[in-house]
Amino acid sequence: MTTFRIAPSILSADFARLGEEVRNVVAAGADIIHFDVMDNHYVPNLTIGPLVCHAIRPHVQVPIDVHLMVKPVDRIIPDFAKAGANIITFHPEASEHIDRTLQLIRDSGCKAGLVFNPGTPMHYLDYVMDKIDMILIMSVNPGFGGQSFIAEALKKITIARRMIDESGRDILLEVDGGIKVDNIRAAAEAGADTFVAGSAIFSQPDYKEVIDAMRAELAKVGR
Ligand SMILES: O=C(CO)[C@@H](O)[C@H](O)COP(=O)(O)O
Ligand SMILES: [Fe+2]
Repeated sequence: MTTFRIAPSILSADFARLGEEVRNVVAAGADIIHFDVMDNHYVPNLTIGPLVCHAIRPHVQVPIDVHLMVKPVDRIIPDFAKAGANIITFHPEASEHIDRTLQLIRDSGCKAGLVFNPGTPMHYLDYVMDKIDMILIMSVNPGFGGQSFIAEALKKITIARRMIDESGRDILLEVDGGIKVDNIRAAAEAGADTFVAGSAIFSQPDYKEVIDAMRAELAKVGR
């Protein structure tokens, strides 16, 4: 059976109480902390960087999954590795040299992944599968939390699942954007195993209730 992982995006957490928020969401059952980095250049929003990653690191034992929405990509990678990131993903169109960026992430001791926007073709994966630890399919356009799930992303998840299975490698397939209790099962049936959810979790008073409800949906998945 597939191991499913829930990765709350702290973009929707209360930044004034971030340490407490990450502790609470892990206590509620989160498997991974999803950390959205936006630069007001690659995407039209500005969020958090390595200093904040370093600040939350002692508060949680689970992996920190850094989603870089920045351009250029390379110069910030060592800083995130030093700050305690475990997984670093980036958007291929934001890197001049995708293979080099993947290698840089791995050389810094982190797992590496590529992120695909709703309009980004999947062929960027063709010659780098051997350096990929995660594929992240965006089901919204990047830049903001709280947007609606774009159903077309399900097709891409299916394609990515096929590519992973054919590679025979251990690669996580994450979906990010608009994931809720009522659509997480469809994403899982399409092939995703790791689910980012920001507003669905942090907008509710009881994080455990939402995560439990998501797991109950995932338990119905037949793979
Ligand atoms: O990377 C992004 C947005 O660019 C995401 O990680 C969002 O933060 C997810 O938030 P919800 O769509 O779940 O509210
Ligand atoms: Fe994200």
